[in-house]
Amino acid sequence: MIFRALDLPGAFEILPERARDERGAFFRSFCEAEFAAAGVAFRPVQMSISENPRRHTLRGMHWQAPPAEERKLIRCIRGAVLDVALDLRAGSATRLRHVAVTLSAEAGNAIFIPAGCAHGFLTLTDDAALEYMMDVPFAPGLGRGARWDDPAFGIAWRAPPAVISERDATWPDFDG
Ligand SMILES: Cc1cn([C@H]2C[C@H](O)[C@@H](COP(=O)(O)OP(=O)(O)O[C@H]3O[C@H](C)C(=O)[C@H](O)[C@H]3O)O2)c(=O)[nH]c1=O
Repeated sequence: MIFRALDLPGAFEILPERARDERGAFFRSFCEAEFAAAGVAFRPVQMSISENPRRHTLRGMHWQAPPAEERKLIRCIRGAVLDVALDLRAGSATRLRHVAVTLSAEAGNAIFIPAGCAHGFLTLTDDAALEYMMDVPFAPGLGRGARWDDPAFGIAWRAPPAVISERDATWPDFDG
């Protein structure tokens, strides 16, 4: 696993190290010890899959409020997405800054998002699927959100959403 620091402290793109032979390839998709060696304490307790049949489906921007703030390792297992992490950490020098990484099943790359950041993605292909690993379980009552096109963030999505939930389309302007 190759950790590439992103322009948000504690956020990383993680690139695979494929072992290739005549059968194909094998690569490690998570390793607690390799994360620790990269300075990231991460012990997942829940995994989820997000399935998105249509291109330009947008989900986000979401986070869980304290005490359920989670760290996430997110990997695209089908198709490709533009994945966005947004810094909402109180006192952070990069607060309201976002980073965007194209994740694809073909590249085998992933993004690690630290606690206190919002997450969202726009699918770039039909039939895009993401696998999430989180270190805090889903806490329905502590889910929070902000709007994908909120002027407070200036996220360049490459395209407007063709598919988005009513909830995600109507989050109020961010007042944090
Ligand atoms: C997140 C989650 C949802 N659910 C249930 C709740 C609903 O009945 C259904 C869909 O939930 P929701 O509309 O919140 O799903 P997304 O809009 O994809 O939410 C996720 O999308 C953004 C981009 C994220 O980063 C988060 O992982 C998460 O907020 O799955 C669960 O049972 N467990 C879960 O962990």
